[in-house]
Amino acid sequence: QFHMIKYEDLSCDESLGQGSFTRIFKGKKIDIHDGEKRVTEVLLKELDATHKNCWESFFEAASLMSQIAHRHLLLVYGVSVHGAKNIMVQEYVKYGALDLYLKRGRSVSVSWKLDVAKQLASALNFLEEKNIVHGNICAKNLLLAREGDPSQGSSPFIKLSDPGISMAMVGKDVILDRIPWVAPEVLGAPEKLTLECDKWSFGATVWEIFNNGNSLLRGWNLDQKKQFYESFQQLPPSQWTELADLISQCMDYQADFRPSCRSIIRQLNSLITSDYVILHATEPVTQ
Ligand SMILES: N#Cc1ccc(Nc2nc(N)cc(-n3cnc(CCO)c3)n2)cc1
Repeated sequence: QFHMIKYEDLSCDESLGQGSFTRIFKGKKIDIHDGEKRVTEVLLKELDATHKNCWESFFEAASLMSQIAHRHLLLVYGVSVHGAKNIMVQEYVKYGALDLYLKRGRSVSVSWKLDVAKQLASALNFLEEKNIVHGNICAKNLLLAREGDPSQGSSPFIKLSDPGISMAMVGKDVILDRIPWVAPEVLGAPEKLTLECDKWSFGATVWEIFNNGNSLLRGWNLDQKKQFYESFQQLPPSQWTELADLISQCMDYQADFRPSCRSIIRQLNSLITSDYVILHATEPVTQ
Protein backbone atom coordinates (compact mmCIF):
# COMPACT_ATOMS: atom_id res chain seq x y z
CA GLN A 1 0.00 0.00 0.00
CA PHE A 2 2.05 2.94 1.22
CA HIS A 3 4.55 4.05 3.81
CA MET A 4 3.15 5.21 7.17
CA ILE A 5 4.89 8.37 8.40
CA LYS A 6 4.94 9.27 12.09
CA TYR A 7 3.14 12.57 12.73
CA GLU A 8 5.96 13.69 15.03
CA ASP A 9 8.37 13.35 12.08
CA LEU A 10 6.43 16.05 10.21
CA SER A 11 6.38 19.79 10.70
CA CYS A 12 3.60 21.81 9.11
CA ASP A 13 4.47 25.29 7.87
CA GLU A 14 2.50 27.83 5.84
CA SER A 15 -0.85 27.05 4.25
CA LEU A 16 -0.75 27.00 0.45
CA GLY A 17 -4.49 27.01 -0.14
CA GLN A 18 -7.07 24.34 -0.55
CA GLY A 19 -8.49 21.87 -3.06
CA SER A 20 -12.14 20.81 -2.93
CA PHE A 21 -11.78 18.31 -0.05
CA THR A 22 -8.32 19.05 1.18
CA ARG A 23 -6.03 21.78 2.47
CA ILE A 24 -2.40 21.94 1.45
CA PHE A 25 0.57 23.12 3.48
CA LYS A 26 4.26 23.44 2.93
CA GLY A 27 6.09 21.29 5.47
CA LYS A 28 9.13 19.22 6.39
CA LYS A 29 9.67 15.53 6.96
CA ILE A 30 12.45 14.26 9.17
CA ASP A 31 14.15 10.93 8.39
CA ILE A 32 17.00 9.18 10.10
CA HIS A 33 19.20 8.06 7.22
CA ASP A 34 22.39 6.06 7.98
CA GLY A 35 22.21 7.37 11.55
CA GLU A 36 22.05 11.03 10.49
CA LYS A 37 18.98 13.26 10.57
CA ARG A 38 17.77 14.37 7.14
CA VAL A 39 15.10 17.02 6.57
CA THR A 40 13.04 16.91 3.35
CA GLU A 41 10.80 19.70 2.11
CA VAL A 42 7.31 18.22 1.55
CA LEU A 43 3.76 19.16 0.59
CA LEU A 44 1.23 18.11 3.21
CA LYS A 45 -2.24 17.43 1.81
CA GLU A 46 -4.75 17.17 4.67
CA LEU A 47 -8.22 15.72 4.17
CA ASP A 48 -10.90 18.02 5.60
CA ALA A 49 -12.38 16.54 8.77
CA THR A 50 -15.83 17.19 7.24
CA HIS A 51 -14.99 14.56 4.59
CA LYS A 52 -13.68 11.95 7.00
CA ASN A 53 -15.76 9.26 5.31
CA CYS A 54 -13.68 9.79 2.15
CA TRP A 55 -10.44 8.80 3.86
CA GLU A 56 -10.33 5.40 2.10
CA SER A 57 -10.63 7.05 -1.28
CA PHE A 58 -8.11 9.70 -0.22
CA PHE A 59 -5.59 7.00 0.73
CA GLU A 60 -6.46 4.92 -2.32
CA ALA A 61 -5.27 7.89 -4.40
CA ALA A 62 -2.09 8.00 -2.29
CA SER A 63 -1.41 4.30 -2.72
CA LEU A 64 -2.04 4.53 -6.48
CA MET A 65 0.74 7.12 -6.72
CA SER A 66 3.01 5.21 -4.32
CA GLN A 67 2.84 1.91 -6.19
CA ILE A 68 4.00 3.26 -9.55
CA ALA A 69 6.99 5.43 -10.31
CA HIS A 70 7.37 7.57 -13.43
CA ARG A 71 9.28 10.78 -14.07
CA HIS A 72 6.04 12.68 -14.73
CA LEU A 73 4.06 11.21 -11.80
CA LEU A 74 4.15 12.98 -8.45
CA LEU A 75 6.18 11.18 -5.76
CA VAL A 76 4.06 10.39 -2.69
CA TYR A 77 6.25 9.62 0.35
CA GLY A 78 3.38 8.15 2.37
CA VAL A 79 0.55 9.02 4.71
CA SER A 80 0.25 10.09 8.31
CA VAL A 81 -2.83 9.57 10.48
CA HIS A 82 -2.99 11.48 13.75
CA GLY A 83 -6.32 11.60 15.57
CA ALA A 84 -8.83 13.12 13.12
CA LYS A 85 -6.06 14.21 10.76
CA ASN A 86 -5.47 12.28 7.54
CA ILE A 87 -2.40 13.61 5.76
CA MET A 88 -0.82 12.64 2.45
CA VAL A 89 2.90 13.53 2.32
CA GLN A 90 4.06 14.43 -1.19
CA GLU A 91 7.24 15.74 -2.75
CA TYR A 92 7.16 19.54 -2.78
CA VAL A 93 7.00 20.61 -6.43
CA LYS A 94 8.69 23.99 -6.79
CA TYR A 95 6.23 26.04 -8.88
CA GLY A 96 2.92 24.49 -7.80
CA ALA A 97 -0.23 23.94 -9.81
CA LEU A 98 -0.04 24.71 -13.55
CA ASP A 99 -3.46 26.40 -13.79
CA LEU A 100 -2.45 29.06 -11.28
CA TYR A 101 0.96 29.45 -12.95
CA LEU A 102 -0.69 30.09 -16.33
CA LYS A 103 -3.35 32.39 -14.84
CA ARG A 104 -0.61 34.52 -13.27
CA GLY A 105 -0.05 35.62 -16.84
CA ARG A 106 3.35 34.09 -17.53
CA SER A 107 3.57 34.37 -21.31
CA VAL A 108 4.77 30.94 -22.40
CA SER A 109 5.49 29.88 -25.97
CA VAL A 110 3.54 27.42 -28.10
CA SER A 111 6.46 24.97 -27.90
CA TRP A 112 6.42 25.31 -24.08
CA LYS A 113 2.73 24.34 -24.09
CA LEU A 114 3.31 21.45 -26.51
CA ASP A 115 6.18 20.21 -24.32
CA VAL A 116 3.85 20.13 -21.29
CA ALA A 117 1.13 18.37 -23.32
CA LYS A 118 3.65 15.74 -24.46
CA GLN A 119 4.83 15.10 -20.90
CA LEU A 120 1.22 14.64 -19.78
CA ALA A 121 0.62 12.30 -22.74
CA SER A 122 3.64 10.20 -21.75
CA ALA A 123 2.36 9.95 -18.16
CA LEU A 124 -1.05 8.88 -19.50
CA ASN A 125 0.58 6.38 -21.85
CA PHE A 126 2.44 4.89 -18.87
CA LEU A 127 -0.82 4.61 -16.89
CA GLU A 128 -2.64 3.14 -19.93
CA GLU A 129 0.04 0.45 -20.29
CA LYS A 130 -0.60 -0.48 -16.65
CA ASN A 131 -4.34 -0.21 -17.21
CA ILE A 132 -4.58 2.40 -14.46
CA VAL A 133 -7.22 5.13 -14.67
CA HIS A 134 -6.28 8.48 -13.11
CA GLY A 135 -9.74 10.06 -13.19
CA ASN A 136 -8.92 13.70 -12.56
CA ILE A 137 -6.68 15.06 -15.30
CA CYS A 138 -6.72 18.89 -15.38
CA ALA A 139 -4.19 21.72 -15.23
CA LYS A 140 -4.88 22.13 -11.49
CA ASN A 141 -3.48 18.61 -11.04
CA LEU A 142 -0.37 19.28 -13.13
CA LEU A 143 2.51 20.50 -11.00
CA LEU A 144 5.35 22.54 -12.46
CA ALA A 145 8.74 21.29 -11.28
CA ARG A 146 10.82 23.38 -13.68
CA GLU A 147 9.75 26.60 -15.40
CA GLY A 148 11.93 26.14 -18.44
CA ASP A 149 13.64 29.19 -19.86
CA PRO A 150 13.25 29.73 -23.63
CA SER A 151 16.34 31.93 -23.80
CA GLN A 152 18.37 29.10 -22.22
CA GLY A 153 16.46 26.58 -24.31
CA SER A 154 15.54 24.64 -21.14
CA SER A 155 12.05 23.19 -21.22
CA PRO A 156 9.38 22.97 -18.50
CA PHE A 157 8.93 19.81 -16.43
CA ILE A 158 5.56 18.74 -15.02
CA LYS A 159 4.37 16.05 -12.60
CA LEU A 160 0.84 14.66 -12.59
CA SER A 161 -0.66 14.93 -9.10
CA ASP A 162 -2.77 12.31 -7.32
CA PRO A 163 -6.41 12.16 -8.50
CA GLY A 164 -7.82 13.04 -5.06
CA ILE A 165 -11.16 11.67 -3.89
CA SER A 166 -12.63 9.34 -6.54
CA MET A 167 -15.62 10.34 -8.65
CA ALA A 168 -17.64 7.52 -7.08
CA MET A 169 -17.32 9.20 -3.66
CA VAL A 170 -17.92 12.83 -4.57
CA GLY A 171 -21.44 14.15 -5.00
CA LYS A 172 -23.14 14.70 -8.35
CA ASP A 173 -22.58 18.45 -8.07
CA VAL A 174 -18.82 18.02 -7.82
CA ILE A 175 -18.93 15.87 -10.97
CA LEU A 176 -21.02 18.47 -12.82
CA ASP A 177 -18.66 21.18 -11.66
CA ARG A 178 -15.79 19.28 -13.31
CA ILE A 179 -17.37 19.85 -16.76
CA PRO A 180 -15.61 20.18 -19.25
CA TRP A 181 -12.78 18.02 -17.83
CA VAL A 182 -14.97 15.06 -16.80
CA ALA A 183 -15.96 12.73 -19.67
CA PRO A 184 -19.71 12.90 -20.49
CA GLU A 185 -20.28 9.16 -19.85
CA VAL A 186 -19.07 9.63 -16.24
CA LEU A 187 -22.19 11.68 -15.39
CA GLY A 188 -24.33 8.56 -15.81
CA ALA A 189 -21.90 6.10 -14.22
CA PRO A 190 -19.33 7.82 -11.94
CA GLU A 191 -18.17 4.48 -10.55
CA LYS A 192 -17.22 3.21 -14.03
CA LEU A 193 -14.15 5.30 -14.89
CA THR A 194 -12.28 4.00 -17.95
CA LEU A 195 -8.99 4.82 -19.68
CA GLU A 196 -11.10 6.63 -22.30
CA CYS A 197 -12.29 9.04 -19.61
CA ASP A 198 -8.69 10.17 -19.13
CA LYS A 199 -8.40 10.84 -22.88
CA TRP A 200 -11.37 13.23 -22.78
CA SER A 201 -9.83 15.00 -19.78
CA PHE A 202 -6.49 15.16 -21.62
CA GLY A 203 -8.22 17.00 -24.48
CA ALA A 204 -9.87 19.46 -22.09
CA THR A 205 -6.53 20.00 -20.30
CA VAL A 206 -4.63 20.73 -23.54
CA TRP A 207 -7.39 23.19 -24.48
CA GLU A 208 -7.00 24.78 -21.02
CA ILE A 209 -3.21 25.06 -21.37
CA PHE A 210 -3.52 26.71 -24.80
CA ASN A 211 -6.01 29.11 -23.26
CA ASN A 212 -3.54 30.14 -20.57
CA GLY A 213 -5.41 28.39 -17.77
CA ASN A 214 -8.73 30.05 -18.52
CA SER A 215 -11.73 27.75 -18.65
CA LEU A 216 -14.50 28.68 -21.07
CA LEU A 217 -17.17 27.47 -18.62
CA ARG A 218 -15.83 29.24 -15.51
CA GLY A 219 -18.77 30.94 -13.81
CA TRP A 220 -21.38 28.79 -15.55
CA ASN A 221 -23.86 27.21 -13.13
CA LEU A 222 -24.34 23.45 -12.91
CA ASP A 223 -27.44 23.47 -15.14
CA GLN A 224 -25.63 25.38 -17.87
CA LYS A 225 -22.69 22.98 -17.55
CA LYS A 226 -25.01 19.97 -17.76
CA GLN A 227 -26.70 21.55 -20.80
CA PHE A 228 -23.26 21.87 -22.46
CA TYR A 229 -23.03 18.05 -22.57
CA GLU A 230 -26.70 17.36 -23.21
CA SER A 231 -26.50 19.42 -26.40
CA PHE A 232 -23.19 17.72 -27.37
CA GLN A 233 -21.31 21.01 -27.45
CA GLN A 234 -17.55 21.22 -28.00
CA LEU A 235 -14.99 23.72 -26.69
CA PRO A 236 -14.27 26.47 -29.26
CA PRO A 237 -11.62 25.16 -31.69
CA SER A 238 -8.13 26.67 -31.69
CA GLN A 239 -7.26 28.52 -34.89
CA TRP A 240 -4.43 25.99 -35.19
CA THR A 241 -6.50 23.36 -36.95
CA GLU A 242 -4.16 20.39 -36.29
CA LEU A 243 -4.30 21.16 -32.55
CA ALA A 244 -8.08 21.64 -32.69
CA ASP A 245 -8.35 18.25 -34.47
CA LEU A 246 -6.38 16.46 -31.73
CA ILE A 247 -8.47 18.08 -28.97
CA SER A 248 -11.76 17.20 -30.68
CA GLN A 249 -10.59 13.59 -31.29
CA CYS A 250 -9.91 13.28 -27.54
CA MET A 251 -13.18 14.99 -26.67
CA ASP A 252 -15.32 12.67 -28.79
CA TYR A 253 -18.68 11.96 -27.13
CA GLN A 254 -18.20 8.36 -28.35
CA ALA A 255 -15.62 7.03 -25.85
CA ASP A 256 -14.29 4.28 -28.11
CA PHE A 257 -13.62 6.77 -30.92
CA ARG A 258 -11.04 8.56 -28.78
CA PRO A 259 -7.41 8.02 -29.94
CA SER A 260 -4.89 5.72 -28.23
CA CYS A 261 -2.10 7.38 -26.22
CA ARG A 262 0.35 6.32 -28.92
CA SER A 263 -1.71 8.16 -31.52
CA ILE A 264 -1.91 11.21 -29.24
CA ILE A 265 1.89 11.24 -28.84
CA ARG A 266 2.39 10.78 -32.61
CA GLN A 267 0.09 13.70 -33.35
CA LEU A 268 1.79 15.88 -30.71
CA ASN A 269 5.18 15.08 -32.28
CA SER A 270 3.98 16.25 -35.69
CA LEU A 271 2.54 19.42 -34.10
CA ILE A 272 5.92 20.13 -32.51
CA THR A 273 7.62 20.02 -35.93
CA SER A 274 4.96 22.15 -37.64
CA ASP A 275 5.89 25.66 -38.74
CA TYR A 276 3.05 27.06 -36.63
CA VAL A 277 5.36 26.66 -33.64
CA ILE A 278 8.03 28.90 -35.13
CA LEU A 279 5.51 31.49 -36.28
CA HIS A 280 3.95 31.74 -32.83
CA ALA A 281 7.07 31.67 -30.69
CA THR A 282 5.46 33.57 -27.82
CA GLU A 283 1.77 34.26 -28.13
CA PRO A 284 0.78 37.65 -26.72
CA VAL A 285 -0.93 36.71 -23.47
CA THR A 286 -4.65 37.37 -23.93
CA GLN A 287 -6.14 37.66 -20.44
N1 LIG B 1 3.04 29.76 -4.45
C1 LIG B 1 3.22 28.60 -4.46
C2 LIG B 1 3.40 27.17 -4.47
C3 LIG B 1 2.36 26.32 -4.10
C4 LIG B 1 2.53 24.94 -4.12
C5 LIG B 1 3.78 24.41 -4.49
N2 LIG B 1 4.05 23.03 -4.50
C6 LIG B 1 3.16 22.00 -4.61
N3 LIG B 1 3.64 20.74 -4.47
C7 LIG B 1 2.76 19.70 -4.54
N4 LIG B 1 3.20 18.42 -4.40
C8 LIG B 1 1.39 19.93 -4.75
C9 LIG B 1 0.98 21.25 -4.88
N5 LIG B 1 -0.36 21.59 -5.11
C10 LIG B 1 -0.80 22.85 -5.44
N6 LIG B 1 -2.14 22.81 -5.56
C11 LIG B 1 -2.54 21.56 -5.29
C12 LIG B 1 -3.97 21.13 -5.28
C13 LIG B 1 -4.35 20.55 -6.63
O1 LIG B 1 -3.68 19.36 -6.82
C14 LIG B 1 -1.45 20.78 -5.03
N7 LIG B 1 1.86 22.28 -4.82
C15 LIG B 1 4.80 25.27 -4.87
C16 LIG B 1 4.63 26.64 -4.86
